[in-house]
Amino acid sequence: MLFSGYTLLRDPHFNKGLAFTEDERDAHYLRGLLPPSVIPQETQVKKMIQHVRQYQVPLQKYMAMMDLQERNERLFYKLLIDHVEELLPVVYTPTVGEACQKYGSIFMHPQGLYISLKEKGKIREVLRNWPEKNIQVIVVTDGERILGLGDLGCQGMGIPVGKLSLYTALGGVRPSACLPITIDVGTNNEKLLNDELYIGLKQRRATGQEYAELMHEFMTAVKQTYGEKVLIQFEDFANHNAFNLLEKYRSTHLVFNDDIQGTASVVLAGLVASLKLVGGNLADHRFLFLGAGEAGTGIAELIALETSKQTNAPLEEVRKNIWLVDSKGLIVSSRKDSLQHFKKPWAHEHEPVKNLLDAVNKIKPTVLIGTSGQGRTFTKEVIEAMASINKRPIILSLSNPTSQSECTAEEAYKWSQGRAIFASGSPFPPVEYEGKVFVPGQANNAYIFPGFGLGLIMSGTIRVHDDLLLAASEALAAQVSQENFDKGLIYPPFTNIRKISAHIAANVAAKAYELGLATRLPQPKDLVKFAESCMYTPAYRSYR
Ligand SMILES: NC(=O)C1=CN([C@@H]2O[C@H](COP(=O)(O)OP(=O)(O)OC[C@H]3O[C@@H](n4cnc5c(N)ncnc54)[C@H](OP(=O)(O)O)[C@@H]3O)[C@@H](O)[C@H]2O)C=CC1
Ligand SMILES: CC(=O)C(=O)O
Ligand SMILES: [Mg+2]
Repeated sequence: MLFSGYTLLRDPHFNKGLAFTEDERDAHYLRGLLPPSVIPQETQVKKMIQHVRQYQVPLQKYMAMMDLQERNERLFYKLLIDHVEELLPVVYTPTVGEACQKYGSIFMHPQGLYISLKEKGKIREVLRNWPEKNIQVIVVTDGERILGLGDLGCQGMGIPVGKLSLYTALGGVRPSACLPITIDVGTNNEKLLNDELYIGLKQRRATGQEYAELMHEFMTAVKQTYGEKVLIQFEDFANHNAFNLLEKYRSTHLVFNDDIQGTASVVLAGLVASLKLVGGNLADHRFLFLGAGEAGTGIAELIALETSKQTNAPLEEVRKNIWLVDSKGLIVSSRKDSLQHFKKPWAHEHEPVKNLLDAVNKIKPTVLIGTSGQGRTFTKEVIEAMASINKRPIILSLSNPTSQSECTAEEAYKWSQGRAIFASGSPFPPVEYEGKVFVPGQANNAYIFPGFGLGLIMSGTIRVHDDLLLAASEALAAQVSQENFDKGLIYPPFTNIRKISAHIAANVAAKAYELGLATRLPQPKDLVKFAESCMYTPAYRSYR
């Protein structure tokens, strides 16, 4: 421990507040700096959850949590872990979205590392300014597509900060090993450019070579500073950069894109689990997406990959069961020449179809997935059409935050007369319909990335392979219990997330060893136990 006395009380990594014992107060010059009562961490947790609950406004709850994180990190994580279902919507979606929108006006303490165009040529120095040296995970954004809220520029920092707090709370990665980064190349958001409280560069976004050079300097500096095994998670980049960055760095760095790959893994798990409720194999189902960007095409590709493995049919063949609609209508072969490269594999033979309702009626999907970032696009007519085609339509409204969800849980159940199997990206409360209570699941990549990252880190894996995403997905699907299915859930509740993450980590690591990508040798015998033993716990340590 570096500090004592007054400075110790103001260091969030070591501060315990009133939990400092009598001996610690003597040994570390704390006498008189605290009131005389000694209060254990459990009691502090009880007090803090009451404190957070007293706020009615979600953003105030968020600010109370951020304030705690800045004051007493271990108490923050203990609180978050013990009340994960209640606090996830506060530190993560939907509230984190509003926090990013208002980041300039609620900004108190800087969190994470800001790398802007001003730091071009000096990124290694900037990384050296960060107080921690042993970094294992970086979540990086350039803020151009924050949830479904669009370009929030530098204020996107709330996302890497939130994602990394989940790496610790849900996946057990030490907080000191986590580094949130925002790359600021400007913003095209006029409102922010005209806001005197905007915290970022007041210029329009750099593109092309200027953008690529800054990102390349960043990627190189990260590897030089933290080594080959630092995990870089790309988050909430706009799709015109996201696919290129992933393609460019996947063979030289340990990277994955959460929106493309993490989301794919979590959705595949939910679909595999839902087969227990609807029957058949993946190959027996037909999938329709609203939204053909990162999430949509990422999920589509992983479904195709898994189906192809299960059936031995070529990828091109199984892709034909998967259809996507973008802002111009159904993706069909006549549009091929004008499509972005990530949409081309999905341009199947079909007459043009302009809107979603017509696409549902023509394609007759068994599964409808919303990845459009556009709220209320699964209309009554669309859900009714799904319900008329299927006994149990599977409907996933993945767009975040809640305002952008393609439909609400209530709408999905009501318009399908209680027959829909529904999950959403942001949480919805249980719904009562005709005397029955329906519990909607949360299809969010938060189930995957913490355990996935832990699995990579604990095995010293050096590259991400698609089979690792399949391994994560398989482990998650296996954690859905009969009790969950009985409630109509296709994901286990977040309450058990640390156990779930340990299983995901173990399955990912096992696959990495099998593929020869893991460098931590010898391979631990029991990978689940090993994952659990690697996990950070937020209980206070005693200071001598
Ligand atoms: N639940 C989860 O875990 C996750 C959820 N998401 C959510 O998914 C959403 C999309 O993210 P992402 O895929 O990265 O975004 P992209 O920008 O890459 O893709 C959005 C897609 O939606 C299409 N679209 C936009 N408006 C409409 C419309 N009115 N009708 C039909 N299609 C439309 C776009 O069409 P076009 O190509 O023609 O412009 C594009 O294909 C976001 O809200 C995000 O929060 C993302 C990742 C994880
Ligand atoms: C959940 C997530 O990653 C997103 O909405 O972008
Ligand atoms: Mg995201």
